[in-house]
Amino acid sequence: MAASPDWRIYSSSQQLATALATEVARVLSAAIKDRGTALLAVSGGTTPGLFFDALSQQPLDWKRVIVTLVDERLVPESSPRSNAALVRTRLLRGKANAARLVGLYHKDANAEEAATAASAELRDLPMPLDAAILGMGTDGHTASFFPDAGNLDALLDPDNEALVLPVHAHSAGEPRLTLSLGRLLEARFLALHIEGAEKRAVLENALAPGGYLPVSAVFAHAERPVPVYWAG
Ligand SMILES: O=C(O)[C@H](O)[C@@H](O)[C@H](O)[C@H](O)COP(=O)(O)O
Repeated sequence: MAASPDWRIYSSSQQLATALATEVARVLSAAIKDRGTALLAVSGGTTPGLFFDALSQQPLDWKRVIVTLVDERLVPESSPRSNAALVRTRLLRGKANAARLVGLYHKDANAEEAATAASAELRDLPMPLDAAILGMGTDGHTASFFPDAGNLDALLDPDNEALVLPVHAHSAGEPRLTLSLGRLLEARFLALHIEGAEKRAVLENALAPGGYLPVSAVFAHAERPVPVYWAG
């Protein structure tokens, strides 16, 4: 059954960051209460910085929070393109420093080997995810589901049992690692965070009848409305 987007519109990036951080903290706090631990997956790129700043200030029992990545570039944390490094510097600060980061990158491993190793590590975590926050590129990719990925069919197959998949796409720059669509859809709270008129138009086109981009698959297969946090 297709889920509709549930637009949450803010007049500034800061207001959006505060609202999204408040909602994610509420979800994580409920998870800690219910099962003693909370599992959050976040995206990288340029959009989530303010959200990370706001979330890091939320009063949570951070030592019970495990943070992982929706996707990662095949680069070490010393690279400015590392999503793990972004999470360490912007999210795991102050009290949030007590959270545990389980990244996807593995030194000296190619994308396939790293995906296998990361899948094994994630299998030991208390899946499903409590919260997953997706981003989106102007080409309609979300997570690392790039339109020109060689394995796009596998990436967009909601029944694929994999946890982490390797991605090779010319447009992505370096090889990538991504959580599978199925694991993202299982998240108790799944949201898309996009900003700017261009991304809004891309998403509206992707969700219009006949429109099809990788991000469309999230809405096509989600069983609940997916909140779209947007600021212009
Ligand atoms: O590592 C990444 O690049 C991501 O996790 C990716 O899916 C991101 O969300 C989009 O590419 C949007 O990126 P921007 O926020 O930089 O536009």
